[in-house]
Amino acid sequence: MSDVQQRIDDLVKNNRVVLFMKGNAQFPMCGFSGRAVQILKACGVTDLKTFNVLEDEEVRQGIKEYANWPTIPQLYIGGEFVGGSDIMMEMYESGELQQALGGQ
Ligand SMILES: N[C@@H](CCC(=O)N[C@@H](CS)C(=O)NCC(=O)O)C(=O)O
Ligand code: FES
Repeated sequence: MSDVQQRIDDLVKNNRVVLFMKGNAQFPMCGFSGRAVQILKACGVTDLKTFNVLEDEEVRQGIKEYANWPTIPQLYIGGEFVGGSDIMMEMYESGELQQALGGQ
């Protein structure tokens, strides 16, 4: 595994809920990332770890390879890739996301 893939792997395995996004939870820099944060807030997540890909070009590109998913945001729960903002919204509406988050 390359250095950046290893860094991403450590991050998602050492934090329960990780969102790779543009900006941060307080100041999202893109509507898709903002929507992802809002969905997680609506689920009552209190232990969200965000990573701002705009501050790390290597991770911005590496994360696309890591999950074989071409866009940001990307959500991971318990080390597993969940999806981008569209998938998060679908899973929120069906209740699956709340369930994946442990019924918070
Ligand atoms: N439909 C996508 C929207 C995300 C998206 O299109 N992201 C683009 C624009 S922010 C992206 O990550 N482009 C590659 C890049 O900026 O590196 C989703 O469900 O999350
Ligand atoms: S930064 Fe332009 S669509 Fe996300």
